[in-house]
Amino acid sequence: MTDLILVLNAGSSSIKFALHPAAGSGRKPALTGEIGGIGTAPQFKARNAGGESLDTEVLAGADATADHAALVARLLDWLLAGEWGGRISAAGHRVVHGGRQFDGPVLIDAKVMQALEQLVPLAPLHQPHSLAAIRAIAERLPELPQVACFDTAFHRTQPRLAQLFALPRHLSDEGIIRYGFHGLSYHYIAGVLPDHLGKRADGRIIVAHLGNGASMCAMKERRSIATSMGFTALDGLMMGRRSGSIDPGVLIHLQENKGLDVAAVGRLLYSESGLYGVSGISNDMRDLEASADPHAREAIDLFCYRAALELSSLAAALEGLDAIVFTAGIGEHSEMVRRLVCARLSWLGVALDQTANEAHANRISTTDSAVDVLVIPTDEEAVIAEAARHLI
Ligand SMILES: Nc1ncnc2c1ncn2[C@@H]1O[C@H](COP(=O)(O)OP(=O)(O)O)[C@@H](O)[C@H]1O
Ligand SMILES: CC(=O)OP(=O)(O)O
Ligand SMILES: [Mg+2]
Repeated sequence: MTDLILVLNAGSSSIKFALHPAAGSGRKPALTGEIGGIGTAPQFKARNAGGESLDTEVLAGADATADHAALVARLLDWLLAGEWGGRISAAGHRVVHGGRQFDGPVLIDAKVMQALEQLVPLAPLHQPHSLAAIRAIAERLPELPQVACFDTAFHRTQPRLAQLFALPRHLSDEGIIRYGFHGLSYHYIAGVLPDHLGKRADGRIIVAHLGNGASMCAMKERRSIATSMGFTALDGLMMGRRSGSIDPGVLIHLQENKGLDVAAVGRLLYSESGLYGVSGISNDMRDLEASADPHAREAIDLFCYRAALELSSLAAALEGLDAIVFTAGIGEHSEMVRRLVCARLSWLGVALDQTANEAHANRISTTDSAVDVLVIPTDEEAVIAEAARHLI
């Protein structure tokens, strides 16, 4: 019987999962799937090694409103009851915040868990879900080795200036710096870039990870040199329910003059803003694209405008631009968002091939575009599985 690594990736609107062979990197996962649309219309999907659908279910009743922890418990029931042609011998998790302490994957023990708990306030939409999943597995399979892989780790190589806020020095010294997130996704893209760009892969690349959470990463020699998210996953781009960068004076005003306390400001920035707040309809790009409501269109336009601005700022950090990569839920699937973002980037030499874009082709720029524009599906689960293989 082969040994399998159970991979869990708790995102803000999804739980992605996979069973990867524990030996032989590069081999296909025995199972992949996700519970998507958490908070709107949750749907469970699972596919076998051949990519064929095993199960697709719209979650109804109590499951429709269940939180991440309840959905992880349900997923574990399903996974442990199934026959996957192997035995689960380890688990690997995406953990969003590793702080300053963790710059690479670690085997989880009580001390690591304690350190990760302390980072919960810095990633309230993510860290609790990952830790709940780790605990749920430890309860059912106490002997199973578990590995944590961090979204922040990929960015730890950034130059000091890219990490600093213009705050008093003692605050930077105690760790109030820009960490950056979506690092497992950027790590995956950095790994496959040579397959798409050859030698140009080591040039000046901006990867746009546009999902429910959204960020961008500027890479040189396939290492992170700047990113749009900061101390928390609130900074930078407009997102599903998060505001992204905002004048900090607004937060002072809301507390001083509008009676909002800290918890209310937190809810506003993490859950009530972004596509959801501007449209008043949904955080899901699919719903907004399908809607005729002008507020939906304004939310999409603002999302794309802000993405183009952030991308341009990262191009300045790179001092030029050779390629853009779109990835994650929106980046991989929304022809409209890619079109609207790229339309604002012609001054950088970006020319989109509209037919290729509509076909979701791998290369969506014209042959004479000065900047290559690619669509590459990300695979955070593969990065986690590889890290777990190395550690165990
Ligand atoms: N076909 C599609 N067209 C437009 N947007 C899509 C499509 N499929 C998925 N999305 C968007 O992708 C988002 C989820 O992206 P994903 O990367 O899975 O999110 P996360 O990991 O942050 O939970 C959804 O909220 C939805 O807006
Ligand atoms: C860090 C973050 O925002 O993650 P996600 O996109 O999965 O919500
Ligand atoms: Mg995600």
